[in-house]
Amino acid sequence: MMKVMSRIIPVSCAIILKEGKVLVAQRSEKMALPLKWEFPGGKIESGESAEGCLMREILEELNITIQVIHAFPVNIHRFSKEKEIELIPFLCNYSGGELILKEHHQVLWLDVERLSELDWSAADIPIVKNFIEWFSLQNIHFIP
Ligand SMILES: Nc1nc2c([nH]c(=O)n2[C@H]2C[C@H](O)[C@@H](COP(=O)(O)OP(=O)(O)OP(=O)(O)O)O2)c(=O)[nH]1
Repeated sequence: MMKVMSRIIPVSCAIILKEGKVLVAQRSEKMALPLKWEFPGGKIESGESAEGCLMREILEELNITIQVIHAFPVNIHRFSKEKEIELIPFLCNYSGGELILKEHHQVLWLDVERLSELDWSAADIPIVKNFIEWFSLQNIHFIP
């Protein structure tokens, strides 16, 4: 029997920080995974770096510029037999521009403590968990 092979789709996503809050985005009804929450970003095009893709997508989707700080561990998630993505998260700083929604249903600047309240895309769940852990370690040296 023929085995149907699906190609893993690489997707970059941005965890954008501004004044201690994180930008989270809700996918529109018309997108795949309607109304699920995600970190904004998109599919990496051929010849493009993960970081280059991210800066392009964030400008296209949200009209803002970002500074990519560093990469977090990727998560490979299989949604179905045909669809598997490699989600590559980057910590980013908001750098400039007025936020204008081009694709998403809504966006929020959320406190890190509230990230787990959202209905995330399944592919994001380990990424959200990693980020919360990383964030909680950032201030550890300031504890008396
Ligand atoms: N951008 C982004 N996509 C995510 C996340 N989590 C997750 O499962 N995805 C999925 C949703 C989509 O199936 C895929 C990304 O596709 P997309 O539709 O957002 O990206 P795109 O604009 O480049 O795609 P296209 O519609 O132009 O083909 O990855 C996430 O946190 N951010």
